[in-house]
Amino acid sequence: MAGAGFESLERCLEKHLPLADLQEVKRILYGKETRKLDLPSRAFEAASKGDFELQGYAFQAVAEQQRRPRTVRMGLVQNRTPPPRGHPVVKQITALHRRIEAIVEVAAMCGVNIICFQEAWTMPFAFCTREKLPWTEFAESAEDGPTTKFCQELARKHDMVVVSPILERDTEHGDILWNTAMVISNSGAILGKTRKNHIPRVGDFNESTYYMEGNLGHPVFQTQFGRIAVNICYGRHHPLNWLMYSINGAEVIFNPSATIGALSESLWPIEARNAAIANHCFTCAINRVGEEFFPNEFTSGDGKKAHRDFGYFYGSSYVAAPDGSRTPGLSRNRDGLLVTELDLNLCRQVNDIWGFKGRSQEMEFTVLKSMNVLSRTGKNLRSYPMCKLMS
Ligand SMILES: NC(=O)NCCC(=O)O
Repeated sequence: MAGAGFESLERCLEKHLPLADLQEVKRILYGKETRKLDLPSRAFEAASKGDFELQGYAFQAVAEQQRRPRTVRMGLVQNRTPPPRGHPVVKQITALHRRIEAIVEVAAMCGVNIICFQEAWTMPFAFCTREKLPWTEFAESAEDGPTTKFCQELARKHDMVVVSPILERDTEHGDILWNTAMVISNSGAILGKTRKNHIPRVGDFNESTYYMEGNLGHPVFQTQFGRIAVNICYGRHHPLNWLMYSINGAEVIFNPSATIGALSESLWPIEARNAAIANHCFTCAINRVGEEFFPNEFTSGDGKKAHRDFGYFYGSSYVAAPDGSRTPGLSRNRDGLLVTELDLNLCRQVNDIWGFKGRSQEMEFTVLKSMNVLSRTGKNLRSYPMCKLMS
């Protein structure tokens, strides 16, 4: 399995294919070509100085007569997590705050309106170890922990909506842990939170040892720049999860993740892209980068030798559009910022062409009725979270 030596699928294709073949391959694998964004040179300079990659693309929609274009810019951030050995928890969190602060500065130069970080971005992905301390000490209050305060500052300073996935400690309710994404308005106010609702029990992703399945349904957040939802990592394997966010009104669904090459890299380009097509929305897939080593050896329960590393987090963050087009991925081996410009009008335009969403809703109605979840009048008997729109 390739590690850092294999930079990206795109670089490989570009290096080895003749131009005419490359164009056909890209047409099939990436759909309608996205336009390269003309980002400011000082943004590229700052990215180069900060040693992270910067790429920008725009998706097009057709001009309508009755609606103005609803053009917004998204920022996706992927990054390495510094090696945990020996450093106190607070020092590690602070180091990540500084790293993200620098990347968000560049996002602001690029006119980003909504930015999303990777899953559990303030910590190493230590769930493979099955050890509790010090890892559970990375959990914070979602409402007034230091990371949320830090993100509120960023949001205010840059007039940017911030989606911040963290390990949450719910001190109000029994001190339990959740895998949560905070959604912070560009005013700095907290819009709300969403919790990971499917938890992996696969390979070294021993996450059910730490936190519970989310209990907040499929909330959608009305921001100044469109309606957004967050489907955290493993949730991307569940088509009904994307569907619920979309039926609840999401125009953009973020998928902050932490996943490794041996497990999921062949699924990665398909799943978020398919979800964008099936649900007539934009999807933003974000993965962390690099290797993480832990102080104590652990086994993977597969008869193989104990080891201290998780595997290779392959980055490759990308955005997919409802018409099936997608951006190239960020690299597999560097921190990066992907800036995309979307016209949200494309969601309805594609819905009108293909019409999957009406079918899905009809289908859901039929399924719920057959499960005796709906009454004969269509009233939902289990108060299924159909339309929870937060503002
Ligand atoms: N973080 C997480 O849910 N990872 C599970 C592996 C995967 O979904 O690819």
